[in-house]
Amino acid sequence: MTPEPRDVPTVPMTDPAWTSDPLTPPHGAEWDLVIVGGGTAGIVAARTAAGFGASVLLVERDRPGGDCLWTGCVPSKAMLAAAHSVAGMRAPGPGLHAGHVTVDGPAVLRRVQEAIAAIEPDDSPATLRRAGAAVAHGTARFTGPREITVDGTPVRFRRALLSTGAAPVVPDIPGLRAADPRTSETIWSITELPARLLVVGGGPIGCELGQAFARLGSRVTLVGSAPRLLGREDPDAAALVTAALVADGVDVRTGVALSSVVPDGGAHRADLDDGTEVVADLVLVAVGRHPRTTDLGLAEAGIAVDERGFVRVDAHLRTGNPRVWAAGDLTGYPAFTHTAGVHGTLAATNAVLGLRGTVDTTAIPRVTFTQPEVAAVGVGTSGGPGLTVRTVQHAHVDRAVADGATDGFTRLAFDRRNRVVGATIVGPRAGESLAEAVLAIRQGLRARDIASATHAYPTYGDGVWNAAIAQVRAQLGRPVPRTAVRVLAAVRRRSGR
Ligand SMILES: Cc1cc2nc3c(=O)[nH]c(=O)nc-3n(C[C@H](O)[C@H](O)[C@H](O)COP(=O)(O)OP(=O)(O)OC[C@H]3O[C@@H](n4cnc5c(N)ncnc54)[C@H](O)[C@@H]3O)c2cc1C
Ligand SMILES: NC(=O)c1ccc[n+]([C@@H]2O[C@H](COP(=O)([O-])OP(=O)(O)OC[C@H]3O[C@@H](n4cnc5c(N)ncnc54)[C@H](O)[C@@H]3O)[C@@H](O)[C@H]2O)c1
Repeated sequence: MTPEPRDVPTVPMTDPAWTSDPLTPPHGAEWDLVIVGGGTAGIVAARTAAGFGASVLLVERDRPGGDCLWTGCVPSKAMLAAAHSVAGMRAPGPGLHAGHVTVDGPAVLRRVQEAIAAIEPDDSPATLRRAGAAVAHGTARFTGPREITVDGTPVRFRRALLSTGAAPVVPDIPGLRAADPRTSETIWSITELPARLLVVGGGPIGCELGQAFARLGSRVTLVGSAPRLLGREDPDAAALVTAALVADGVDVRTGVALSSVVPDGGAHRADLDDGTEVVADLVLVAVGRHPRTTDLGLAEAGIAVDERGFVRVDAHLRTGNPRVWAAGDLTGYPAFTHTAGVHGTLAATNAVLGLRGTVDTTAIPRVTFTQPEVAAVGVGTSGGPGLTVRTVQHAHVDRAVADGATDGFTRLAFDRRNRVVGATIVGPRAGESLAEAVLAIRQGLRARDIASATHAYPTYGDGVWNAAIAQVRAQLGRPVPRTAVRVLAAVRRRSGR
């Protein structure tokens, strides 16, 4: 697998004069903190460190904002918003009829770019400078334990933070590269929706973008080599997403690998290892990501990487070089913007203040923004030793019934002490409903803590509430509590109260 090069940006920055601040710090010869990589982790770290009064230099070779802003969360969610609107218009609900729905593909793709442009100022060099950090445009490389170069110019630091992220990989499959496949980094410069799209990969990117393109009108075939889609999620959740994709017209093929790609007129013919073939106008590869840790001079700085290329960090996000910390996708922790941001703050705080704050992995949420949305946190919810799982089907959640969106469920996993330790929610606003489970896991809350809190009616929060109530009821039904409740009731009867 080879990391994919970055594409040329399609959205201009609001700050066209993207130039570097001086590479020497205002006072002294060394920066308090040099940050390599201006994605979410680097930006949040820069703001945190500058807030402590440290002299901070953030080095970014492309544009501040990173994957989330330019090629990840923002464009994918903007595209999904359009796609879900189209689906809603096509099937507005019983008794409702919409006229013929048409999609202006180029306009939708322009709107995706507008969403990026609207958010971009938050991450711009000007905003970072206002927050107190200096910003340099260039490629950084370590040349020693306390020194980097920026496009060849030496820069010295007391502490450094590495946050260069990850890039999509393109597998070495015969003919694939010649087919000029797109990845999450290069798909956004298309100006028209492809008539036929082959999506390779059944993870979050494949499912989100596969559904988005299908709903907007492309004929999508999704090929995943794993036995099912969304392999990290509860199998019941993955089954609902698969069914939704099929209903959207996606030709879902799992447990099948791509063998080769050959030109087919102006299109591409993909041969699969089950003997079938797919003809497509565009190929989108979404089979995972590789840390951007090559060509950084890590060995010169004493920073170790693991066998997959992720930077080795301890529980405080410190690398093998005691002066260098790392945060974000390049560390191998769950690759999400919220993880990158939280870890950026933690690493910057540890580096600048000399603290030993520790990474907490107990409650890192994840949301796949397909329809239905899949949200999960904590341990798996398929059951396991010492776990009790309670499921509330959304056919029994009044809000879902009222919305006509009952294809979903809320599932909580409890440990032997009745503490919430895992959750999967599938359905509308699943990501929002998940926040309660995240807090419960983080705080070690028990079923009765959630059951005793009044939840507004009718909301999707009823799913979490009723799963907790079911767990409390089941506990009350066990022999000892049941006897205690009966004795208490009998005493009250006899005393006439
Ligand atoms: C299609 C897609 C959708 C996604 N959707 C979501 C979502 O909905 N929710 C969510 O939480 N996460 C989502 N993610 C994941 C999220 O985008 C990443 O986890 C997050 O952006 C990682 O941030 P980071 O700071 O670690 O790295 P990045 O954002 O990749 O930033 C690294 C920066 O370092 C720079 N850099 C690299 N090398 C050098 C060098 N030598 N010198 C100087 N600069 C350098 C790069 O140019 C880049 O700007 C999505 C990802 C993709 C691809
Ligand atoms: N909503 C979100 O938070 C969100 C959305 C998109 C991406 N992300 C982040 O980006 C990361 C990367 O996403 P991703 O979907 O590229 O990777 P992934 O590793 O999560 O999934 C890749 C999928 O491709 C399949 N695959 C691997 N090789 C294949 C091959 N040769 N042919 C066919 N299928 C193959 C795998 O079995 C797997 O199902 C995610 O893990 C996540 O951390 C998050």
